Amino acid sequence: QEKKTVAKPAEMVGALYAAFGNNHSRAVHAKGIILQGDFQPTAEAKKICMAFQYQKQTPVTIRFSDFTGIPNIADTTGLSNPRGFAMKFHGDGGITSDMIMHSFNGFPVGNTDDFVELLTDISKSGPDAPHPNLLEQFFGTHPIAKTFLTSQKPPTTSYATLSFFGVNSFKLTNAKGVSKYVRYQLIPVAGEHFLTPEELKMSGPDYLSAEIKDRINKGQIQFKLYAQLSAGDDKIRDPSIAWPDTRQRIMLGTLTIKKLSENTVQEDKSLKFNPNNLSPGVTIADQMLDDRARAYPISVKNRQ
Ligand code: HEM
Repeated sequence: QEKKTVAKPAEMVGALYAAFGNNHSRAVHAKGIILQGDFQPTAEAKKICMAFQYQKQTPVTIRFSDFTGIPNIADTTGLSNPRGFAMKFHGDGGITSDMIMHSFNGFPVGNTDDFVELLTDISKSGPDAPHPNLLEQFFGTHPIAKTFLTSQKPPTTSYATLSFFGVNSFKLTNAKGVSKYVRYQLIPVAGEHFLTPEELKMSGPDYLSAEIKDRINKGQIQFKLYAQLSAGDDKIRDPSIAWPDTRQRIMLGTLTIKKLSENTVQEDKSLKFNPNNLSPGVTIADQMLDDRARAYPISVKNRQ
C-alpha cells in the first residue's frame, strides 16, 4: 500500500523558496527561454494513445530552463543542472496539454516528502553549518540523492543538444481502451554534446540563451519524443529509479522548434505548465505527479 504524502502543497513551494530564495519567479527552473514550433506524431503514437496531440500535427509552445529558483543563475555553474524542458500542445478549440521534463533520467528521491526534507536540509546546510551538516546526513541515508547531485552531466553546448526525461510515470490509453505505463524521453536529433573544460571557461553566464537564439535564426531544431514502456517489476511510482535502457521505446513523434517566442515579462509570467494539464488518453500514474499538480499553481500565483 502506497504511503500518502504528508507535506502540504504550500510547504513544497515553501521548501523550494527556502532552498533557492523567493525571487518572485518560478520557485524552481526560474531562468528560461520560450520558443514556438509544432509536434508531428507517428502512426505508432496513435495506436497507444488517443490524446489529441497523437492524432495530427499540433502547434506547441516550449520553454527550456536552468535548475533552481535563482532567476539570474549562471548557465555555467553546476547548480544550473538539471536543465528543464516544458511543452504545451495547443489543440483545437483552445484545449492544451502539458509535458514537463528535466535533463536527468531519475530524481534524487522517490517521494514528495523526501524531496521536501532534502530541500529543507539544503537550506540549513550553508557554509557555516558544522559537519556533518544536514545535507551530508541526508546523503548518508539517501545514496540515490547523493548520486543525483554529484553525477550531473557537464554543461551542455546547447539546449538543443541535450536529452530530457519525464521521470514520473503516466498511463497512456488508446481508442480501444488498452492502457500502458510509460515514461517520456526527448532525444535531440543533433545528438548530445557537452562543453569541454576549455569551452566552459570561454562561456558567459547566459551562453545557453544566446546560443539557442543564434541556432534558431539559422534553422529549425528537432527532437524525437519517445514513450519508454514499463515491463517486469519496474517501479511505476518511484521516480528515483530509472527503468532499464533495454526497455522497449515507442517513438511518439517529432518536435520541430521553429522560432523564438516574444519572451516578454508578461509572456513568461502568464505561461504556466502543470503535470495534470492533460488530454483524455493520458493520466497520472504516480503520487508525486498529484503532489506536483497542487504545488505548481501556488508558485504561479505568487509570481504574478
Ligand atoms: C515533488 C516534486 C516536485 C515539486 C514540488 C515541484 C515543484 C515545482 C514548482 C513549484 C514549479 C514552478 C511552477 C511555476 O511557477 O510555473 C516547478 C517548475 C518546474 N518543474 Fe517541478 N517540481 C517537482 C518535480 C519535478 C520533476 C520530477 C521534474 C522533471 C521531470 C520537474 C521539472 C520542472 C520544470 C522543467 C519546471 C519549469 C516549468 C516551466 O518552464 O515553466 N519538477 N516545479
